[in-house]
Amino acid sequence: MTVAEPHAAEPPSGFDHGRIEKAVREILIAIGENPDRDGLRDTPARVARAYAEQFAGLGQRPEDALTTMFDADHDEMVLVKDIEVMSTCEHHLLPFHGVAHIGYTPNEKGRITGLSKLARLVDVYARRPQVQERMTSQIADGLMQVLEPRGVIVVIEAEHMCMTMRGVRKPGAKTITSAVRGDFRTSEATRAEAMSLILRG
Ligand SMILES: Nc1nc2c(ncn2[C@@H]2O[C@H](COP(=O)(O)OP(=O)(O)OP(=O)(O)O)[C@@H](O)[C@H]2O)c(=O)[nH]1
Ligand SMILES: [Zn+2]
Repeated sequence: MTVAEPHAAEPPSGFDHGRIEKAVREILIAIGENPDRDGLRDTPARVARAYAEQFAGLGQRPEDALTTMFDADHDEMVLVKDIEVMSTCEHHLLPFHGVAHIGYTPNEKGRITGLSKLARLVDVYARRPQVQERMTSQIADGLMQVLEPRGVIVVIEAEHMCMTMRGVRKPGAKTITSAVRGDFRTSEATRAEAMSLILRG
């Protein structure tokens, strides 16, 4: 079993609270608000604290999430479904949210990771300005790099607030992205098995 550093959701290095506060104050003025009124006085600092959480993944690497690995006598698919994903679209800085499904086939040593670590890996990439496609690939590549499994499949289903509360205004539209690596890419049967488990309600 390998145990590395813990994985706190700390702001990334270079994160500048004061600068965010100034910028948010400017935005409030620019929309015609009074940033000094009661309800808004603390808003710039609140937004800076919120961004420190929302973008904490910028300071993290996949190995910060995948801290626990075991060699188990298991070389068949492991799949964790319905991992909640909350991210921020990099085009509008509005949230998108949904679920991730992550599967992998352990390598010949039977190396597996703690189930919660897969959810932590999602957060490493979700807590950044993102597009859903890139996040999906990064999760797959991060898992391949650190766990060295025979293959990985990542499927993400999400709803984007930038399509819901503004712009085209289509609530309920879901974007589904997938990334397959290793045997999920080369073997149609392995991929089909995973997809049938993922699609089963
Ligand atoms: N492929 C992809 N597109 C995204 C994602 N998040 C937001 N978008 C899209 O990014 C695009 C940005 O388009 P632009 O035309 O530059 O911006 P816009 O004028 O605000 O676009 P509308 O949203 O259509 O009003 C929009 O079509 C969004 O729906 C994502 O994760 N992946
Ligand atoms: Zn957007």
